[in-house]
Amino acid sequence: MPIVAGVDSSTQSCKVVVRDAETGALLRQGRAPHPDGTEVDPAAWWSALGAAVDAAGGLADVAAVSVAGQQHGMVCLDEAGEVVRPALLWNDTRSAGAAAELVEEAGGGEAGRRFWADAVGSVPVASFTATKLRWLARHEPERAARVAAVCLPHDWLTWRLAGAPDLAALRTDRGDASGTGYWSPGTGDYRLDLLERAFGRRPHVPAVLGPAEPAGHVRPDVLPGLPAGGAVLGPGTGDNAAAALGVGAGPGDVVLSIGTSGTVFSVADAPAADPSGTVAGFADATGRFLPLVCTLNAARVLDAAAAMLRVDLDELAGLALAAPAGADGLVMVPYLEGERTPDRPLASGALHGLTLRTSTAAHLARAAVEGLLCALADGLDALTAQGATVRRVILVGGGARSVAVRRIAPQVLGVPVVVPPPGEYVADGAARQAAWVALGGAAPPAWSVAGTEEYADAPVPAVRERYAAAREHFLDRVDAVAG
Ligand SMILES: Nc1ncnc2c1ncn2[C@@H]1O[C@H](COP(=O)(O)OP(=O)(O)O)[C@@H](O)[C@H]1O
Ligand SMILES: O=C(CO)[C@@H](O)[C@H](O)COP(=O)(O)O
Repeated sequence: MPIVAGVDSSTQSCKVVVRDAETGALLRQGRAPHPDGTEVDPAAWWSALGAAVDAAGGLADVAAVSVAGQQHGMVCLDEAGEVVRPALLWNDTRSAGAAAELVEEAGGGEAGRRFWADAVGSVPVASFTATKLRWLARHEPERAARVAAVCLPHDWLTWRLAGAPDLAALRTDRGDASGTGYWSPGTGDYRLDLLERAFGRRPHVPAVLGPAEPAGHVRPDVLPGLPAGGAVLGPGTGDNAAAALGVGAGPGDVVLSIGTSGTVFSVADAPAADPSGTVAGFADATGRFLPLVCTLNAARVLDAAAAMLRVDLDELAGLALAAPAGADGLVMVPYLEGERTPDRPLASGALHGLTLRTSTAAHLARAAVEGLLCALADGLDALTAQGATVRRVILVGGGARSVAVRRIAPQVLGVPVVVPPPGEYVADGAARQAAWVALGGAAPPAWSVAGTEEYADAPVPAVRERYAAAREHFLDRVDAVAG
């Protein structure tokens, strides 16, 4: 019975799970932290992967490995395969001006946005790789001149696991390619003309693999603990597409992930093209599509609130549940890292409705939880406006470990949420993809998620109504720069 491994190289950490390919049973797991910051030397991901593999007891017995990773990050390589500069991550907003330029150059306003939505499924925002390449070309021309290839975090880790053979060996998948801004989910082809439009020329890009197409073999000597025979490498994918695989999202399922990013997405049979730019029309990891809304501010809003109140995350949840729904009118607009949806990269957060009554730790904790959930509820509305049906909402990500998030979510979203047991669903999705590669077949193996709990409560529309008024009032960051 083959054993497989899945990797989640996400913003805050690297997680590795080892599972039985046929049943999906969890055998071992490990994790290691990533450095903070919105630009990171990919070498740090490589050492974290080594540490996470080690913590998972090594991968010597695995037949296949797939890597899922944070989407969009710009990894630039020179002719020799060396990294040209630290990767700019999905949550680095310095390319906001470049995003605006790309829309303007395509006709500006509604026409410019429609051009991009039709071409690649998404309207450029600072998160997307194409805008980061434009920023690089404008601001660091000497480094830009050295770029021979551009790839994404999961592509780079997969390539390193294969021994970093040469640039021609770089591989990606539909899911992650769809977040670059120069690959079309609709046609399944690169738009190298748009890559050139953004960057000024056409560096090498990874070949895009099908959902269960192997990306090569692990080279056993590149990290301690790898299989001596060289396991098969799966194509990997972006972390949200992997989460969809990990929870087994099907028709009518909306996944709501509260990690560093907040994401709301569903698996669809047809590509999305939202000219407002709210819904990104990504591809998934099974050959279908993944319309998705992403906020920059999710679990870290909880971290920040807990730090302000000098409590831990469990105490924060207790405080939030001690305050009434709506926090007596205290509203947190949680733009702590600027915001992507709505597109407000220079914004800072705000607290509205402070009174003597609401100036308590419990009110602040409640406002933090409600604020991040309101932003995601707006995303859920946008997704349904694009045609998604909502049979159930599946809540995952580190933030789903908060009992306050789980209990307040149905009040804010207006629908019950189902919460799988705490786990690493992105790494699980990658492992399920690896199992698909190892076992073959037309679909991934049918793994089940046991122990899902449902949280239901009466909707409290007043929370969203007050948030909708409050979110229009914020200041730009004092350190805001959009290049
Ligand atoms: N018990 C908890 N309550 C609330 N949040 C939690 C808890 N445990 C972890 N988290 C949150 O999980 C976040 C990390 O989530 P994760 O999904 O692993 O992020 P990413 O995939 O972006 O690296 C942290 O910012 C932390 O706030
Ligand atoms: O940019 C997006 C989605 O478009 C983010 O969802 C990143 O993929 C990072 O994910 P996490 O590390 O927060 O899981």
